[in-house]
Amino acid sequence: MAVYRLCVTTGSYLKAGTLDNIYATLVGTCGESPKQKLDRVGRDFASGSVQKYKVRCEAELGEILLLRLHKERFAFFCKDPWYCSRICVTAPDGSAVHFPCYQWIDGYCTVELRPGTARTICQDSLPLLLDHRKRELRARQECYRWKIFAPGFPRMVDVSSFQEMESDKKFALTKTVPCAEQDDNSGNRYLPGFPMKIDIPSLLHMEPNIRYSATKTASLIFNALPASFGMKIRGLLDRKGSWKRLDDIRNIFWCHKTFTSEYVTEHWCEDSFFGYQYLNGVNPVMLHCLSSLPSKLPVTNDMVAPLLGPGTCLQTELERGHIFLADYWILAEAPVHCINSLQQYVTAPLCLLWLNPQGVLLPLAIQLSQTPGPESPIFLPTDCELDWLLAKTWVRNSEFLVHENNTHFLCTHLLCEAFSMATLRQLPLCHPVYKLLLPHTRYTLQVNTIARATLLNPDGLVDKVTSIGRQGLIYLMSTGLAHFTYTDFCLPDSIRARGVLTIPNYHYRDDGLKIWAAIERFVSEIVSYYYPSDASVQQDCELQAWVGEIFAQAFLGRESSGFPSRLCTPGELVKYLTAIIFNCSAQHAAVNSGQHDFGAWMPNAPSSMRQPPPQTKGDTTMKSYLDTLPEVNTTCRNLLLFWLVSQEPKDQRPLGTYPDEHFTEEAPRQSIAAFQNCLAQISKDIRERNQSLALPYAYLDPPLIENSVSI
Ligand SMILES: CCCCC/C=C\C/C=C\C=C\[C@H](C/C=C\CCCC(=O)O)OO
Ligand SMILES: [Fe+2]
Repeated sequence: MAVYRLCVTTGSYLKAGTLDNIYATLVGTCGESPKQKLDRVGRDFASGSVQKYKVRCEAELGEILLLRLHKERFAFFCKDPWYCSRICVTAPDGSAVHFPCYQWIDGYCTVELRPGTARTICQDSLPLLLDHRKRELRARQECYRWKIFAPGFPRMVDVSSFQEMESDKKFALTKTVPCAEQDDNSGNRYLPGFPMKIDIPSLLHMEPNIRYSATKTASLIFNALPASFGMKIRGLLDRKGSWKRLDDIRNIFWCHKTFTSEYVTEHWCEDSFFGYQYLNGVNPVMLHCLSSLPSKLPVTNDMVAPLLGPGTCLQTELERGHIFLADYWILAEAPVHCINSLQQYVTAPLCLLWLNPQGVLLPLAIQLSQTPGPESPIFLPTDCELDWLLAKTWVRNSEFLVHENNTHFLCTHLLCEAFSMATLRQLPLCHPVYKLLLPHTRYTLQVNTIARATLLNPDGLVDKVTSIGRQGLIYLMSTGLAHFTYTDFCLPDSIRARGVLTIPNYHYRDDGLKIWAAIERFVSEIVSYYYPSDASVQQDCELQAWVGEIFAQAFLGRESSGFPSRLCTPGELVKYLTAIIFNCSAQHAAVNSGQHDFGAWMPNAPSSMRQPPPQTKGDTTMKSYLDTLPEVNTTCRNLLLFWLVSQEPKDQRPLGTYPDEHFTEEAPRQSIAAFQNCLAQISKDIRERNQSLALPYAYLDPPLIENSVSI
């Protein structure tokens, strides 16, 4: 008689426990155990419990290859989902084998787990294990299906398949890839108290393993309620018309002011702060160093001489690499729409900036269109104050549109959704890259589904608060994706390509490069442990299917993107994984966490403009300025979103924290520990640096960076 001891850990999530009957079968190289019920006196599988069971066999089973968990009905009770964290099996000789699970087991089914030792397909030879990999991936590909949201978008998760799964319908194995535009929008409707439509059905059926936990859901709701209730009872969500006075905007939030939001409110008019935001604001990716002026921006030295001062000239500053450009060309063809039945406006400005001898970045000239000429004057700091302020505000509106739609939602949320989908569909739980990336995909499919149900849906919040609306967003993101390259995606390459490697006070760059290097070192250790040669990378067909699916579904198979369609060396794999982890974590934190800080003072981030851009100088008044800014209800609806998405709801997992122990071998666990130490040192350096700053930059402080895109 051989006795195997099982130590079963149930997750601590709300309702993680189950009343269902759980049986186990051990499969070894020398046979398999009878299916045995895991049952002991008292409650089994309670939330947060760690319980021991025995599985008896006639003889020892040899090397344990699989652990089958059978979940079956208990008496007359309904099915009861179970979150199984992990199981440790101790053989009669005392040797222990860890089986990581970390997933919800819904309904009545059998789940097969492999030992935690990471294995690429090249390292498996037993037909039993090769077949297990295939069956696991087939089930994942039936569960997580691609769907087209709109032409030219990265593909997304098809949540309707979860509804089918829930209704236990037989899958249509040859499912066409439906387009959201063809979807029935009958579920998209107004709910009492909400200022926009919500696509309810898409929120009702989320697969348990990608769904927000109860804690996170509750936290998101409780983050929203006080702010929205406060605005609602003051009528701010429904009041149309212009703000009467700029100062009234200070009083939108009663108790949601932050040090930074107050700093922005005080300094937003200053040219130095306008320039600062290109380095350390929520959209720190726009600047390009110029060696010569583009013909579409005919700025002359006479125009800018007063600012440059006597000791230099525009040509000299260009030659010194002190002239930079923010070009909003992508907005030139953006469609506009109506808000509160009023036509809105958009423009595609060019903003020229100068790095002065004191290392301060200052706006030098603003042209409010891509076509120079008498109808598009070049605005200068020497113009009258309100003209110059209005020109800067138009640029801030363009910043809002490009940042929210492309830098933030497209380049982090949607791309990270595609990485998550390909990881779930192409890599089995035992694959080292699955173990490495899974923590960086946590809740991404969920948060994007919420965004598509409340923001990007017809008459959703984007239609209610932005000048380009949903159709404009679709245009902007599809155009943005067509021009987004692997160089843009990899921070060190992007910094170099934009010529901003030496700009002083560029904390986003400095902190970002440190974090990139820390991730790269961590990933290098993991990759070198599992991929000793070029051949090991090239022959891993699951890995190649993974990178190929990302290339096809996220980047639409475009060679011009420069993204890899296959990987040939461990070095290429390290760079690709580093970039993915960096963008899922640090890059999202950098472009997400400051939305309230920099947007609470609405003139600094107007979501829409109600008058056409000025074509002459000298006509701007405070009234015309206020009549250009968004109306009261538009302002407050957008600020509500900013407040809500600027703070990670509870159930957080900061960069580098991996409580789910998918890696069970010593080497990767040591690499994780080293990564955590490195991040701790970076955090220490950032906090030390921030002590000397008038406005601290903390968005890339590792404890404040979430592992994944989850808000
Ligand atoms: C005012 C009620 C809002 C309800 C939304 C609830 C949660 C938001 C869920 C996801 C939000 C994700 C955001 C999306 C960012 C930009 C989308 C485009 C917005 C725009 O163009 O204005 O990222 O954190
Ligand atoms: Fe976000």
